[in-house]
Amino acid sequence: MSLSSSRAMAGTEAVTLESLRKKMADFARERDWEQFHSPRNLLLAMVGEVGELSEIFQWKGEVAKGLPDWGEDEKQHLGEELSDVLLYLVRLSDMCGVDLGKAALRKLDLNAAKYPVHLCKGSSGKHTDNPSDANENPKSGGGATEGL
Ligand SMILES: Nc1ccn([C@H]2C[C@H](O)[C@@H](COP(=O)(O)OP(=O)(O)OP(=O)(O)O)O2)c(=O)n1
Repeated sequence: MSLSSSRAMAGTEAVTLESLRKKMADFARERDWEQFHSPRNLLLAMVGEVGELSEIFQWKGEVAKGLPDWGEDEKQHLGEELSDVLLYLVRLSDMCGVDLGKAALRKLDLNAAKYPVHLCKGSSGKHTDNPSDANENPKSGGGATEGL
C-alpha cells in the first residue's frame, strides 16, 4: 500500500482545496454527472445546502462558540452540512475556472488593505466608515475608530 493511500485510510491525509477539487471531479466523472455540474446548477445546489446549514441554527437563538451544549449527533450533522457547502463551492470554482485557493489568498490581502489594523482594531464597521474612505462615503458619520 502506498504511503498516501495508507494515510488516507488512517484519516491523516492533508486536506487541501486541491485534493477536494480532485475528489469532486472524480466523484462527478465516475457517475457521469459532469453533465449536471454546470455553474448555475452548482450555485443553486450550494445555496440549497446553505439553507440546510441555516436550518440547524434556526430558532436556537445565539449559541456559544465551540457549541459546548450540542450533542455529538448534532455536531456531526453540522459537519455534513458545512461540508456540502464547501464541496459545492470547490466544484463551482473549478467549473468556473477559478483557482479558489489563489483567489482566497488574494482576497485576504485585499481585505487587509481595506481594513488596516490601526483603523479597525476592535471595531466592526464597514470599510466605508474609515476616515481614509471619506471621499467614497462623504456623508458617513463616525469612523472605524469610533468607540475606541
Ligand atoms: N448532483 C449531485 C448531487 C450530490 N452531490 C454531492 C455534493 C454534496 O456534498 C452532496 C449533496 O447530496 P444531496 O443532494 O443528497 O444532499 P444531502 O447530502 O444534504 O442530503 P439531504 O438533502 O437528503 O439532506 O452530494 C453532487 O456532487 N452532485
